[in-house]
Amino acid sequence: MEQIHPDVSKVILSEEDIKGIVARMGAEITKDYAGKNPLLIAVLRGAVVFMGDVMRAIDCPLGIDFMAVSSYGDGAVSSGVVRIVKDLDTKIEGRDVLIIEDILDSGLTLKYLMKNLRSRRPASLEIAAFLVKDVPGQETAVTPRYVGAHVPDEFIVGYGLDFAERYRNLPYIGILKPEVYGK
Ligand SMILES: O=P(O)(O)OC[C@H]1O[C@H](OP(=O)(O)OP(=O)(O)O)[C@H](O)[C@@H]1O
Ligand SMILES: Nc1nc2[nH]cnc2c(=O)[nH]1
Ligand SMILES: [Mg+2]
Repeated sequence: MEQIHPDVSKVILSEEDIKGIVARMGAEITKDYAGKNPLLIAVLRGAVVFMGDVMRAIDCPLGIDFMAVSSYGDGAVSSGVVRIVKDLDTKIEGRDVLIIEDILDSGLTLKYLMKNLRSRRPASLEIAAFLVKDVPGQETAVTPRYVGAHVPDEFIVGYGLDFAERYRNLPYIGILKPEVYGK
């Protein structure tokens, strides 16, 4: 039985749930990229845990690279400004690129990345988002090809997702108690 962190009000996805979701996504990606050699681009830092799992669930030749963009800093609200903190080491022109992201919330991060990466002329460009947050009244700016699960409009932590750099190492997906981030 998992020990729940005292700052977490509810576990939404257990380790077992996550394993099942990642296996399903890996199988979908494997099927779609058969005969290709996609480049998976993980968005640091939140997506590292999902990247580590999903790349091992994909059964075809692939490459990996990383980009760091940040819009949240240490807070729970997006600044609205996306910055590239670290760019790719790989040329993506002509490659089948799959962006690996932990969560789509306002969609600002992925909208920025799609535009930025598209301008480098990849052969294809898709998104695998482990989580998509359902925000009432908000239209999603981008549509991920692969989605792990939908989560409610709460602050989510664990499985790579932080608040002020904490909780990334929780093995499950949980809701952070609002009093912790000062809502
Ligand atoms: O859809 P959005 O509203 O743009 O939010 C999603 C992004 O926010 C988080 O990253 P953050 O910028 O906090 O950095 P991190 O990955 O290093 O935690 C998360 O990992 C996504 O990348
Ligand atoms: N940790 C975390 N980062 C986010 N970035 C955008 N939304 C979220 C969220 O719910 N949790
Ligand atoms: Mg991130």
